[in-house]
Amino acid sequence: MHSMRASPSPSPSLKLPFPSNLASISSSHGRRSLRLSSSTGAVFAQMESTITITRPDDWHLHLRDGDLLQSVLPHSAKQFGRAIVMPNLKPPITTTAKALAYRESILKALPTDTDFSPLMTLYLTDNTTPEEVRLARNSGAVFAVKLYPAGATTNSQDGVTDIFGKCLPVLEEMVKLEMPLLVHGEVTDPSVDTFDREKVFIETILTPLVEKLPSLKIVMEHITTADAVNFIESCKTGNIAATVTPQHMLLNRNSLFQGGLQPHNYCLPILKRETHRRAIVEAVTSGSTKYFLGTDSAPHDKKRKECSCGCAGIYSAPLALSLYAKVFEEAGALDKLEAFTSFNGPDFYGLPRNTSKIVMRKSPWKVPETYSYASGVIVPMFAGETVEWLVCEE
Ligand SMILES: NC(=O)N[C@@H](CC(=O)O)C(=O)O
Ligand SMILES: [Zn+2]
Ligand SMILES: [Zn+2]
Repeated sequence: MHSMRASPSPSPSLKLPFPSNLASISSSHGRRSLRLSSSTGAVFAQMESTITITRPDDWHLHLRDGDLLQSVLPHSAKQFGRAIVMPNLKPPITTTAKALAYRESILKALPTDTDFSPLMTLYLTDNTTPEEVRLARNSGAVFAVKLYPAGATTNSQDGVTDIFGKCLPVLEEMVKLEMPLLVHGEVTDPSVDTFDREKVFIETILTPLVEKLPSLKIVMEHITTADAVNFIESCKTGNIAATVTPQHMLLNRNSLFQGGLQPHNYCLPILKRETHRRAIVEAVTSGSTKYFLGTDSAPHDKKRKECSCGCAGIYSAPLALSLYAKVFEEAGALDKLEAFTSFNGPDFYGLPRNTSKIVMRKSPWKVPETYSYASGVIVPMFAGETVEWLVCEE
């Protein structure tokens, strides 16, 4: 097995600075320790600079296949209990049989010391049948159907061209099966400005879809705009939720051009302006149960990112949890982190929450410049930069 080697290796520092926004809280012994009670009633301890939370799941992950799968999988499997595995392989995972075969290849590539579970998805096309979706549900291994508007993103060319014209029977079946539809929410009309594609999708596809099928479970994946937040908030029925990536909470569109073109910050939907980033952070750290962790970690070989027509996708799996902790810490909302990482997702999907825990410590470490795999290298998000939180007991 090719496991992914970091180069240079992370260098945990011995310094353990205390989170600045919590510095005013100290016990009668003058030691910085506190117990925080999350909004759902679960209690976790924060002693010195550590956080113990229920093991998180990743509700939007690209594991790829072949060499890349072998190398990226351990990063997710070490930290997360489960992941919703995206089906946009080449060729895409359009049938239950393909999903089961893909699941087997993931299980084969898993390190022996984890009980990580891949939750499979079906790639919706114009030709997907209700029978196929029933088969998927009955398999017990497929947990959602993914809508890629044809041409919207990486490997979406076989996606849906006309959801209302072609997919209604399938969607009606999904309502009956309580099978969630996961949505890449961007229109593909080339006349629509790239930065407006999510907003226009909400207006022209998502809103009419919810009107037509009000009880369909929908996850709007990787939301990027205040418009998406407003849409999610406006849905009062509990069957519409959203995943949020670290990049859309930490970066705005300036990061695409800082000091020159930055291909490793290029993902879809594209980063938006600061006002949108703030709206997302505010919604997610408010404690609403409608948002949950979905890294959209999307590895591409360095050569395919740094070229004249680079791929969209940011590789964040090794550091995503550190980044989410940073966002919640900076918002003064560390007590709400656990619900976002570990409760809201399984609750939405109707799955049990994980029972094991992970421990994160304030222990700055340097993100490797690259991770190597059998056929090349991958440049992670924030390559070469220092992040503060370290997942230390996995
Ligand atoms: N997010 C991305 O920029 N890329 C994803 C596809 C996707 O999730 O849209 C990928 O598969 O590379
Ligand atoms: Zn997408
Ligand atoms: Zn994705």
